[in-house]
Amino acid sequence: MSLKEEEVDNDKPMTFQDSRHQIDNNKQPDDKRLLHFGDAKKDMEVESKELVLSLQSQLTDSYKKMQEMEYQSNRLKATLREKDDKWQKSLSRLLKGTQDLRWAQLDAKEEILRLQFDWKDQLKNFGEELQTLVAAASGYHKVLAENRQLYNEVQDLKGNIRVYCRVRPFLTKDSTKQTTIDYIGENGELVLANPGKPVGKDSRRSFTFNRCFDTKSLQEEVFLDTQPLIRSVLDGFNVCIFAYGQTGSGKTFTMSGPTNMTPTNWGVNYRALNDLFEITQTRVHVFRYEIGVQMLEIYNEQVRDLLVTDGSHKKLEIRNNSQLNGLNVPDANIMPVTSTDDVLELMKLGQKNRAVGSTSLNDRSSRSHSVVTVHVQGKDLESGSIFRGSLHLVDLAGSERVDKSEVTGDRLKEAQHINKSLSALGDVISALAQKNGHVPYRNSKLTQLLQDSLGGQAKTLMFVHISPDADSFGETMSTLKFAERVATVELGAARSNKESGEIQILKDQVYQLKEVVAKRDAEIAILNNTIKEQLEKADNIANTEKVKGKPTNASKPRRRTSNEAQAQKGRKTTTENGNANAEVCLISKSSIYAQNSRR
Ligand SMILES: Nc1ncnc2c1ncn2[C@@H]1O[C@H](COP(=O)(O)OP(=O)(O)OP(=O)(O)O)[C@@H](O)[C@H]1O
Repeated sequence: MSLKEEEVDNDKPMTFQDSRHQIDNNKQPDDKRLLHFGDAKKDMEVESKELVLSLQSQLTDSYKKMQEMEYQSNRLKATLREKDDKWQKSLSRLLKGTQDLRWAQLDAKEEILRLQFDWKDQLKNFGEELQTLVAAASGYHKVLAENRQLYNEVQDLKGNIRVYCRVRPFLTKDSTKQTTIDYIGENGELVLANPGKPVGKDSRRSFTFNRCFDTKSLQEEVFLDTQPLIRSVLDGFNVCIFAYGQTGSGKTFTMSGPTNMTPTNWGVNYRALNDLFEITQTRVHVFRYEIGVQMLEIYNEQVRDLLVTDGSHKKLEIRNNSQLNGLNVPDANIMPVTSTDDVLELMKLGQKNRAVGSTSLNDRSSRSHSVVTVHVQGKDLESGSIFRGSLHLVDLAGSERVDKSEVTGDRLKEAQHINKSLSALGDVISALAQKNGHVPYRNSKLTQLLQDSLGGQAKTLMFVHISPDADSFGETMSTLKFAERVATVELGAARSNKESGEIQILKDQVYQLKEVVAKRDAEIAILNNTIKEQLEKADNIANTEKVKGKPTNASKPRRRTSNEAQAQKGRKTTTENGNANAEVCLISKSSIYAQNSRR
């Protein structure tokens, strides 16, 4: 190290080697050495002291540092210990939690097992109870069905008009509306709620009919309940099913089906005919049946044939059918049908004819009554007995009372006719319900047409249709009240139009004899006229001779010849049998069924 460097480093504490080095460097000749030895020694001592001091200071610093470090280390240890404690604690808590969880899991498992066991037990009991209930329910339904059958038999015996009520579901456009139907029971109970009076005496009104179909009832269900009635047509009974209710309440839906028809939503008309065809097939070896269909419309009090193919609008007359083989409207076409396809074709033709003169079919259907009549003639192949049954399927015009001030022109006329015919129906029902001697059938074409079904020995069923809509409450109430009145009407026990083979043969002979007699009567009438003319001629000649003064044979009182006497007698017979010609007419009409069937 250079001196300069040494000087620069003076501040640094001198090490032992530095001092040795200095000593070595300071080595001088002996005399000088001795001289300076003491100084050097002193210096060295100073240096040593300084060195010691410096070392001591370093030592003190180191010690301090060491203490500092020890302190830091202790603090670190303490923190670590603290953390360790905390960790230990959370670990033990975690362990405890896990342990608890495990216990809870075990408990839960045990509980689940116990519950499973209990459930199994309960399920078993429930199953057993359910089986008992199912058995009871099937018994209940059986009893219910038996009750209904018995009730129907009683009805048959009493001859009450049966009334089935059907509630139309809300249409999609008004599905959020409030309903007026509070309750529908299994035994035909229906409770109507008054939306204007939610509480109080008049808030509810209950009705009971033979059956009530709720909004979910299917076409098939509705038909099944009607089927036995319809089938009795094949045994020679007259059956009438009519659909009553305000416009849009579902009459056409029940009787025919919706517009987009498929076999699943076919109405009563199609199902009835289909069923009749099926049964005739199963009885083919025992009976021979002929089925014919008429389709009529009563519009503005005029009866129209809906099965015309030439577009004619002939006005038809309704007759008393006692001598017309069950034909109320003998001039209307009767189309023979043997299959459902035939029926579908006819219905299409009928609908097409019904739509004539109307802007929309639905308009027209609301404003006219349509009547599909199924005529069935059966022959018992063994005994030769003949049955004649007819089934009227009537879709009435909407029953709402139209306020006359609201409509004018054609609509007013239509409304008046609908009101007239429906109130005539109401009057007939009232007269029948009160067992009046006089029943005013002749007040409308509708009641005239249904006379046999309403007053004869027919089986009659009315489907009363209602809408659940709160806006229709008034109409619904009056419809149900009308239906309630209809249900009280007793028609007397239904009777089959069955004639034994012998009676039928005798009747045929009587018809033939009557025809012969009628022919003879006509011939005699002609003869009488001829004789009368000749007698008058002879009298004239005699008178002329008398005037001339010649006595003639003619002036003497003349004895009548046997021919003249016969002619006179013939004249009398014709007068006595005043209706003879009319009878000829009726008798020839009696074969119209056969003629039409052949057509
Ligand atoms: N039970 C039902 N289920 C489903 N839709 C129905 C039901 N009854 C009626 N409808 C529907 O309600 C609407 C009105 O029914 P429908 O035409 O049968 O009434 P209506 O009483 O015959 O009317 P109108 O007096 O005008 O002839 C139709 O769209 C029909 O499809």
